Amino acid sequence: MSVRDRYEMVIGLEVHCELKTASKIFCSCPTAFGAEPNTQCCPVCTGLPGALPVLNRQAVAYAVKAGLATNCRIASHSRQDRKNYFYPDLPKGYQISQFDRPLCENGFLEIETEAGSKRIGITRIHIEEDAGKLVHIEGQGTLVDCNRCGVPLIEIVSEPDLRSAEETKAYLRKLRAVLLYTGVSDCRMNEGSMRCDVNLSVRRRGEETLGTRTEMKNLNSFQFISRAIAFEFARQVDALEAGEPVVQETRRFDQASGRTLPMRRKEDADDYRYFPDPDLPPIAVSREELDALRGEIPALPDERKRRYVGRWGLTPFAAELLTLRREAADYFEETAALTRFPALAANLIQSAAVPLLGQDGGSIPLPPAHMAQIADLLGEGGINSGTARRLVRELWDTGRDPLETVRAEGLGQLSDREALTALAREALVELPRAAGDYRNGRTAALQSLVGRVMRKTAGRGNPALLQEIFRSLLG
Ligand SMILES: Nc1ncnc2c1ncn2[C@@H]1O[C@H](COP(=O)(O)OP(=O)(O)OP(=O)(O)O)[C@@H](O)[C@H]1O
Ligand SMILES: [Mg+2]
Ligand SMILES: [Mg+2]
Repeated sequence: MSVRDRYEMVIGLEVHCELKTASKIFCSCPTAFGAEPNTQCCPVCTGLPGALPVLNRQAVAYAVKAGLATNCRIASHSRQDRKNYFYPDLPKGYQISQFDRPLCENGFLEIETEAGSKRIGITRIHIEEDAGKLVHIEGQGTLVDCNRCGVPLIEIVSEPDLRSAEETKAYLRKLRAVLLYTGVSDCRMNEGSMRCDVNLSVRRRGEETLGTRTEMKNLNSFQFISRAIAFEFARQVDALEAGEPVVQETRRFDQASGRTLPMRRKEDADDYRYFPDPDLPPIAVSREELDALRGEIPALPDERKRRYVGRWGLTPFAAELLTLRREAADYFEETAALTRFPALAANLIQSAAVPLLGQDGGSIPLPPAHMAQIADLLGEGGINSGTARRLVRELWDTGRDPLETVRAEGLGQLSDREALTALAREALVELPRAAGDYRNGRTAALQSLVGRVMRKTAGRGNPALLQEIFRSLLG
């Protein structure tokens, strides 16, 4: 056991999501992404003296929906506060946010990893305005683009309940799915409409009290999140082991070196001199309004997940993956009604179809009836799983019939024991090292032997039968 294994990491996330309103939170400027710099701003969002904010009610409605979808309690009265700090992308000198009376509190999300399911607490969700953007131009200096000033955001703050990069990513995927289902945000990490700050501390395993956290700001891809967490965990453990304290501070992740570097000592809430914004009344949400918004929330991933496990025998993990994308889940439901092997169909959709959709999703062009046929062929042993995935890829948007394709192209699974045994004997002669390895107890060597016969059969061999044949030949 290495020194680092004696520590555990503790992670809490702050996630900022832009709400999908057409106009900004306190003025009527548009929120469209990618416009010419400084063409979507006015005296209100750039904070000119005398300009007065008026709250966009749609932002509240979206934030309430986000709160309901994450099991939060919604405050009937909440307040908007000024968070004062100086930064060149914040022309007002303060950000309108919510401090001690946020709109939503005390929620949770259920995540699913291969280790099982776990509840992650959501401390609060509050609304606030976004800041502008600084554009650094090599050799010329820094320019300010105010188009983003005043775009409505929710900040979703989790409890420090996460214990690994795996859990962190599962939580972010789940949060993104829930917000997409609910239709309140695009959640595009690459366009900055979903941004994640990772707070991380370490402590010796078994200890109760939390260590000192550092905050890594604006990690905008899953890959950076994993790398930043791994680096920061090791850095903090090494510091403690060397007898140095961890300092509470904001750090940034440097992609090139894979390191986290200090940005600034963490301000305390005191430093922001929060106080209620005198230009804005408290936000009231009536019971009727709450009920109406609740009625607009569709069946969420967890509800579907439970159905898939109960009705179609999927594992919770497989069901979780499928329900993360609404189009994939809808597609699965149509397919499941047409096949005798829904669990196989689920696996095919997840492993072969979803990756072909890419980042932004969209719908699967292969008709559900064809997906169902492929799953049936696979379940009955007519084709093997490699062929099944290949059919999904090759028939994708062609409209061709799977059964006929298998017949016409001779893709049927080879399950003739005698023929396969002959090929297996050849493989043993060709790969004496693998055969020796297997006999010496390295069972993984079986894979390369099976793989060799697969190549001989153009991918059509029956892998389970081949394993059995090799086992008996190598007895
Ligand atoms: N010891 C700790 N280790 C890891 N995470 C922690 C620890 N203490 C708090 N956290 C997490 O840090 C986050 C704190 O976010 P919060 O928005 O409340 O405050 P902040 O970061 O001080 O404020 P700001 O919004 O100005 O960045 C939460 O997600 C919380 O779970
Ligand atoms: Mg925060
Ligand atoms: Mg923070």
